[in-house]
Amino acid sequence: MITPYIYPSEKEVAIAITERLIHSLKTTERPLYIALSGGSTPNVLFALWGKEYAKKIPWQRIHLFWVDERCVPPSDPESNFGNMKIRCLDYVDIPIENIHRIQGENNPTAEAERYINEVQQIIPVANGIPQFDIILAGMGNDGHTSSIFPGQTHLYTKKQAYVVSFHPVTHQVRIAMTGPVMMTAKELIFHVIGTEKQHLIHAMLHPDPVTENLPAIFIARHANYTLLFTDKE
Ligand SMILES: O=C1O[C@H](COP(=O)(O)O)[C@@H](O)[C@H](O)[C@H]1O
Repeated sequence: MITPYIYPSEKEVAIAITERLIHSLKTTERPLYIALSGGSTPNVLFALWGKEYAKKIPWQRIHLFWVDERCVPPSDPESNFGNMKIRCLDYVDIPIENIHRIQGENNPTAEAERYINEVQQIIPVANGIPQFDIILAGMGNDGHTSSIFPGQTHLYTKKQAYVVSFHPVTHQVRIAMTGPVMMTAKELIFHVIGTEKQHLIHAMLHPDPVTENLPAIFIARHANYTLLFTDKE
């Protein structure tokens, strides 16, 4: 089952996700392990964290990881890490050792291996799979999530926690968290905004044979605990 949380505006969606995160931090004294997505949707959220919530979030108790990365350096406008950094990390007091980025500038195969090891050393496991406290996931206009694109169904069940993947149209090389890790998270929060994605948001809540195998919809519906934060019904 997917629990939807619907708000009137993009900013209110971002505030609601942030308040939920702060509430989760209050329920425990240990650090929270959070994996972030990229693309354009979370930019409002990251800017909120870097401005209004810079001092309200206990950053020293958060370890940040990434769901996926484009294989470019952090200075590239395509970099998921770089986009988060310029909106948030440059303004908040987070220990450097709590930032676990995918190094998109490195050799993709070697970097996927290195990142798997980093994740395995820090993230607790459940049934042999790394279990993040919160994964913030996005959904592209084509129904992709992480960098798992339509048709890449083998990544729904791939044993490796991260793989090298490719954008099917641009052929951009990516590093992507695979389906089992996404589905094992304690909370898999889909953050999806906008009129263009309205039919996919509807499909996530009411799947049909045409959409049920799209990556975001399949993973959302087969995950341990999925929440959908959106501005559309
Ligand atoms: O390429 C990516 O796309 C998805 C969705 O991005 P958006 O621009 O439609 O918000 C994102 O979740 C993923 O992290 C990113 O690499």
